[in-house]
Amino acid sequence: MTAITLDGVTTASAIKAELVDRVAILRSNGVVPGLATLLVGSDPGSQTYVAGKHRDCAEVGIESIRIDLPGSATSADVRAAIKDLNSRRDVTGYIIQLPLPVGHNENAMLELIDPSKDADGLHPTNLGRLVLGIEGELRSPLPCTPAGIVELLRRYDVPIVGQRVVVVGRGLTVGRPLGLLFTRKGLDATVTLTHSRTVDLAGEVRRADIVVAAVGVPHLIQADWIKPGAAVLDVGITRVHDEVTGKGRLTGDVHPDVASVAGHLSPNPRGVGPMTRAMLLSNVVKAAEQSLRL
Ligand SMILES: Nc1nc(=O)c2c([nH]1)NC[C@@H]1CN(c3ccc(C(=O)N[C@@H](CCC(=O)O)C(=O)O)cc3)C=[N+]21
Repeated sequence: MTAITLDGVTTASAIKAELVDRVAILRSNGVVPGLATLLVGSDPGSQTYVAGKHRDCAEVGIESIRIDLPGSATSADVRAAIKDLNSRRDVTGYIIQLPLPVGHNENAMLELIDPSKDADGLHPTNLGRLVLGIEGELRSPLPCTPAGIVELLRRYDVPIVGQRVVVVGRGLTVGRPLGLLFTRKGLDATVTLTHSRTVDLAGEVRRADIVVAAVGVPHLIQADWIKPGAAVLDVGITRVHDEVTGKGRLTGDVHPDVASVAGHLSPNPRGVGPMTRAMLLSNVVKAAEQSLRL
C-alpha cells in the first residue's frame, strides 16, 4: 500500500484560480488589493520565500510591494517601516517575514501591525480572535500554515470531526494556532499538542488519525510510529547539504518510509508550503472584501 499524496501544488493552483475571479470583482468595485512584505537581512531561505509571495500575487492580480531592510537595520528602523506600512493606502495587507535577525523582538514587532492589515494572522488581536472564535463566527485572518493544513485535508475529504490529531511542535506559526483551529466547533478534532519535552513521542503519534509534523528535525517521524491508514502532514523543512550532488536540498520531518504505512501523506516540498502561500493570498483577498462591505 502506498499513501495518497496530498498535493499542495495542484490544490494551491485551484485556490489561486478561485481567487483570480474574486480579485477581478474587487477591482471592478474600485478596491485594489496590495500585499507588502517586510524583509530584514539577507537570509537566503527568507529571500526565496519572499520572492515566491510576490510571484503568487502577480498570478492572481494582487499588487505587491517589497520592503527590504539591510541586516544592519535597528529595531527603530523596523518600527518605522511598520508604521509606514500601516499608513500606506496601497498596502491592504502585509507580512513581516520571520525570523527577524537576532536582536529584534519579534513579538513586539508583530504587535505593531494594524490588525486589519495583518495578512499572517499573527497579531495578538487576531490570535485572540482565534481563541475567542471557538465556533469560527469571528471573521479574522487565520495563520496561513494552519489554515492551509485544514484546507488541504478538506479538499481531499480526509475526515477531521472526532479524529485524534497529534501535532508535533508548538511554534507560533504552526503548532500552537493549529491546535486552536482543529478544536473549533465545526472541525471538532481531539488534539494532542506535543513538543521537545513530550515523554514517549512515538507512543503519542501511534494513536493519531492525523499527524502534523512541524518541528524542523529531518526524518524525525518514523514509519513504525504511524497507525496504518493515518493522514500525515510533513510541515517542518530543513536545508541540508547533499553529499552526493554537493548541492543544498530540502528535507522534511517525515521519513520517506512513512508513505508505505500512511493513508494520506503531504510531501515536503510540494505539500503544505504552497498551501501556506495560497492562504496568505486568501487572507489578503478576504480583508479587501471586508473593507468593501463597510
Ligand atoms: N511572517 C511569516 N509568515 C510565514 O508564513 C512564514 C514566515 N514568516 N517565515 C518562514 C515560514 C516558512 N514559510 C514557507 C512558505 C512556503 C513554502 C513553500 O512554498 N515551499 C515550497 C518549496 C520552496 C523552496 O524551494 O524553498 C514547497 O514546499 O513546495 C515554504 C515555507 C512561510 N513562513
